[in-house]
Amino acid sequence: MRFMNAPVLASDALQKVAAEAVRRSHAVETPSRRTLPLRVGTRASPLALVQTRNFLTRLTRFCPILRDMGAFQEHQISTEGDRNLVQRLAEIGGKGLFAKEIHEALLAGRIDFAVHSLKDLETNLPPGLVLACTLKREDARDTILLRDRTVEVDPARPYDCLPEGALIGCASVRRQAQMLHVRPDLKFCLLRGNVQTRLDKLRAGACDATLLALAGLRRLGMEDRVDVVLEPDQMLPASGQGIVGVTVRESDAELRELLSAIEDPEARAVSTAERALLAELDGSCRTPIGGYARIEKGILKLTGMVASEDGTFLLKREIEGPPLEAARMGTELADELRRETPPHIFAEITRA
Ligand SMILES: NCc1[nH]cc(CCC(=O)O)c1CC(=O)O
Repeated sequence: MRFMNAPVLASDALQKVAAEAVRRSHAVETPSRRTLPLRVGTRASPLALVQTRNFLTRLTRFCPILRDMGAFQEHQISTEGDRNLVQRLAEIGGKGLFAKEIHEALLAGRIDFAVHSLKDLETNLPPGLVLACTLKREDARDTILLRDRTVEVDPARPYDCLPEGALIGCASVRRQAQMLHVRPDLKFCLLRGNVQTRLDKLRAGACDATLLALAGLRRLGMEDRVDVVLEPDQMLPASGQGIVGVTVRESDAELRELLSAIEDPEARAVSTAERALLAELDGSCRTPIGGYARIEKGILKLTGMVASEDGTFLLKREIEGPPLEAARMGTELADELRRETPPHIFAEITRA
């Protein structure tokens, strides 16, 4: 792709980047001449914008000349997931909704790459797109934010701080199921919108507490709003939570090369395991499913969870092995969870 009035230097800059990328890895694709700016697609929420800018910073640290040239153009894209704040994601069609318009822009060549929260990115990407890069994971844990911040919290029994019958504002069936499993008395109402909107609603009394990912709050500089951080054994995170991923066209060898040079291998391994698990169980977010992997002393440990929405059924299993076998482990663990889950649970949760 070349435009008449695009800067001539531009293609040279990218060639340098790609050459560096090639040196660091072992791929041998010769970079084609192309023009800048590189157009990066992102959602327009404050969190998405912070993540996108952090990513561009990471990229320009790898290749400073890109920054000097003003090599990026940000394209903010509004998605169905941003517009429809009334219904639960599960009801309006799941994860794909945060990315459909962005995928279309990428496939049509209106943007060159796109930055996503991996948690919101469906496991089956449209043909022609690939996940080219996974960035270092921010904290994967979930948190509780209370309306009444004066109550005592015992970290070992984090749910005890909620009063009998408390109303939890929460749009995630995964979080709801895990809380109900421990505290069947809790009530749930829908609380959607971006982080700031949810916090405003909480303060206004729409509910007694809400749950949010620590990663997002930290990136937004709002970590001090957190009352309780939940350990993964108290609230298993969602697949990909805390990881930012970058999609590109499969055919764009040059950008894929560049992006793979800056990816975090550990984030790649854990997200591969978590996403393989999710893909095998159910790609939508209609099902309460959790998946969380970490690498300890070179061994990848993956925990998976399936539950019923009301929390009466909740099953967790673990698998461990070499990080190179992340995908196989995800699939295997999913098969095990499925085998041990009463069929009516899946029948229930896959009904439209
Ligand atoms: N579904 C919205 C969403 N997508 C990613 C994050 C948080 C950041 C992350 O997980 O990387 C959030 C908000 C939340 O769940 O609190």
